[in-house]
Amino acid sequence: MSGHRPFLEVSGITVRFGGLVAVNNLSFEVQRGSIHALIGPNGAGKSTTFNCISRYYQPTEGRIVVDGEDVTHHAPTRMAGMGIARTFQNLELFGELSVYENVLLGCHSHSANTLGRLLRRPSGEIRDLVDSLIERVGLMHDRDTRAKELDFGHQKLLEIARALALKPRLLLLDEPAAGLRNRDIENLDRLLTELSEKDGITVLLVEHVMQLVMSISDRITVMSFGQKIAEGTPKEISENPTVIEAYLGKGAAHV
Ligand SMILES: Nc1ncnc2c1ncn2[C@@H]1O[C@H](COP(=O)(O)OP(=O)(O)OP(=O)(O)O)[C@@H](O)[C@H]1O
Repeated sequence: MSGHRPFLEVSGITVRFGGLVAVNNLSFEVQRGSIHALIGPNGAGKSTTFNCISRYYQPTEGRIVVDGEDVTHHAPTRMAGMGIARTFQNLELFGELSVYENVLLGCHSHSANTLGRLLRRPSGEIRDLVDSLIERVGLMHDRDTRAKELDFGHQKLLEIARALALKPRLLLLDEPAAGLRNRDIENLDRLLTELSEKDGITVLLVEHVMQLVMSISDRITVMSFGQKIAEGTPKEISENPTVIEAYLGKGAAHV
């Protein structure tokens, strides 16, 4: 039975900021090992939902369950221990540190070492893990380059490598393709598909780049004005009149 249980269950969450209802009674489920995208026009409430799942925001109402465990009131620091890793819309890397050191720091939560010791004397096992992750995201030629010297696309791949250092079961990606060139988007497409299919990692992403969303997602949840307006496969979503109207209506309002 439990094998069929979704890995992530968001049930009726509402988030209010003063008088503004940013997320309104939102429910959706993410199946284990799948790639699930959360899309919608600007201001729809996607990042707010994401921040609730990674526990940076507290929903006013509703429940968030990860692998059967109610995490609605967990502190954000507990999420790493549960195998939940996230990346940020605005990158949070250590610019002065190398690619290698940035990924190494991602190992902190499951290494018994203090940060200082981890940087000075990582075990052979940890060094191998870090190198394998750098290889995985295709950054080996930049292993010793300082993060701030990488171009934006490579910095985003580095953030994913660092998130993978946590050995996550659920990877939350906030706009991973924003600002990337086509070639980088193709690399990201391949990497995320592999993480889901080969490693069984569950991926939830917020993304505006439809080329990526439509190519990699098993399911898509569409939000508009804080509410879920549609859910389905990429094909169903791209043909859904309510979704098309939400996007066009928004575009028209800006013309
Ligand atoms: N900390 C906050 N305090 C007050 N209002 C907020 C806060 N965070 C978000 N909001 C508001 O909540 C609404 C939803 O914002 P949110 O960032 O979740 O949307 P989004 O779908 O992620 O948009 P985008 O695609 O532009 O990132 C917006 O009206 C936003 O201004």
